[in-house]
Amino acid sequence: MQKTVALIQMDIAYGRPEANRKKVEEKVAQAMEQQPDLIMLPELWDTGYDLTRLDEIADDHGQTNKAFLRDLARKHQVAIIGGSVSNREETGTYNTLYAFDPAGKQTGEYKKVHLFRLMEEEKYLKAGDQEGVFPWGDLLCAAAICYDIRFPEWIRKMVLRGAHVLFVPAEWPGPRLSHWRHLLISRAIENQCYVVACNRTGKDPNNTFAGHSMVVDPWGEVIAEAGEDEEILFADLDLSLVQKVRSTIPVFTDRRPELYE
Ligand SMILES: O=C(O)CCC(=O)C(=O)O
Repeated sequence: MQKTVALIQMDIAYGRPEANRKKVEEKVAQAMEQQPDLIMLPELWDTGYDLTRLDEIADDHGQTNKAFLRDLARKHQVAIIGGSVSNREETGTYNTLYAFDPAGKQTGEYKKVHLFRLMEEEKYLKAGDQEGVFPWGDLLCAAAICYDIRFPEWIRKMVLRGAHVLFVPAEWPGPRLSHWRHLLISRAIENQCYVVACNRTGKDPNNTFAGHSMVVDPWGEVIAEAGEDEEILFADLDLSLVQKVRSTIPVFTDRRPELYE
């Protein structure tokens, strides 16, 4: 099975959800010129890291962003991994990914589990505690958000549910670009799955972001990689490769969970 994905690597207007929605609308229309099967956005594409103003600008129960993403999916008949958005609920504000199918039906939701202290996320956001495993047509996928990729045990747990593709929206800063690349390649090799990772680019008052959105195949080859600037990155996934790699080196058969779980 072949699928084409489009990753929208974009700069984000700091704390301006309306401006960002307008930009996403334009970028999605542009991406659709190449008719991908799925479009993906970066982490917190609505507000950026304007965390101190989340009380004002976070989306109440993700309602506005969910309706926006649903309408985009329906209009363009394309699956959407809605990066993540700030989502205010009774228990706190979460960094939440929503996934939609081409009919506009919500297929997935994942709240970032590991909050990143270096950017003071734990002061302003609440951590999720649920796995992010959801369908994409006949396939199962998993989601991890940015810092989550430093926790291989969490990702393995989700891949063991049967995921063949791991989606990673991020706002990964430039100074640790080399960690970003190595961690994504490692997650792909050890889990023998596709890793589709969409980072933002540009700057906010505190950070410069790395770009370098990447698609890594289950053998660990980087099949597409963006530069530092805004770009729509396309990649063709050959999903039969997951099973081929898993049969060649049967890591999932050879695991000894009785020794380490
Ligand atoms: O782990 C890192 O170095 C970056 C993580 C990050 O920026 C985030 O989770 O937002």
